[in-house]
Amino acid sequence: MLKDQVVFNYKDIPNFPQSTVHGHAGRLVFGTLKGRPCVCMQGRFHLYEGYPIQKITLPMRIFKMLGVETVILTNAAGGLNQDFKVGDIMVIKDHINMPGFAGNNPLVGPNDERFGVRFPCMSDAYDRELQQLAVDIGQELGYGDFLKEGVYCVLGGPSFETIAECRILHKLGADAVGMSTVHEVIVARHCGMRVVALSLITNLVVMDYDSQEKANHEDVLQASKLRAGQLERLVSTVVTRIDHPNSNLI
Ligand SMILES: O=P(O)(O)O[C@H]1O[C@H](CO)[C@@H](O)[C@H]1O
Ligand SMILES: Nc1nc2[nH]cnc2c(=O)[nH]1
Repeated sequence: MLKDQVVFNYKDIPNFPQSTVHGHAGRLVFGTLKGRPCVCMQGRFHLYEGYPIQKITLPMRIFKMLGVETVILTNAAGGLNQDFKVGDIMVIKDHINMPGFAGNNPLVGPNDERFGVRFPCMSDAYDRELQQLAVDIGQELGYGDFLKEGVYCVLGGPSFETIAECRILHKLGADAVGMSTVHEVIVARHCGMRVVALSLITNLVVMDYDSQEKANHEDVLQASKLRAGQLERLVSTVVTRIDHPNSNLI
């Protein structure tokens, strides 16, 4: 929990997108965590809400201009990896930008040189030191049994995946699937912010035609609540152990 909070509702910030997803509060919270300045988004934006991809990622550029140096992203995701269980926390080591395969990338259009280069590298999208820090802290906190590492694949949503789609994503090397995060990571990396990202596995995707399981948002919200406290502890401990003096975004 941040100290000395100053809260802005998204609706009061000019040109800021509005959260439309059930369970996303739509507030920007500034404050300090053990003396470290932070800004938290309570609710992020998704392609399926109908926003242009540049609008979804606008907050990243605002944070860059505010002096943020490190971005910590969390999401809810469906588990593709057969070793994953509901409630696992996956430290993201890489991503597959599926909308990007079809040209839907937040950096499409004229490049704004004030933020970064035309063709940014993404093989170092997820900061290796911060990944290790998250894993080490997870172990220290006793999360070893449910702490995993893996590749996150983003799709546009809002429909959940078919069985055939899940099978393909699994074959492609994705460990978890969701509808967020990757666009923000691309824009954050373009402008030189460091990124660490965590997926909470809220459901296991259906890969078997005999299964009676059906993905649904209520289960996602329910499973998120179960680990909310532990995830918050992991994130806040990472923030307090990042070794630079400037701000952090959660
Ligand atoms: O917004 P995040 O945490 O990624 O949540 C995931 O869960 C929602 C679907 O239940 C989608 O928004 C999907 O992206
Ligand atoms: N695309 C997708 N997003 C999710 N978010 C939480 N679970 C899932 C899932 O199974 N698929």
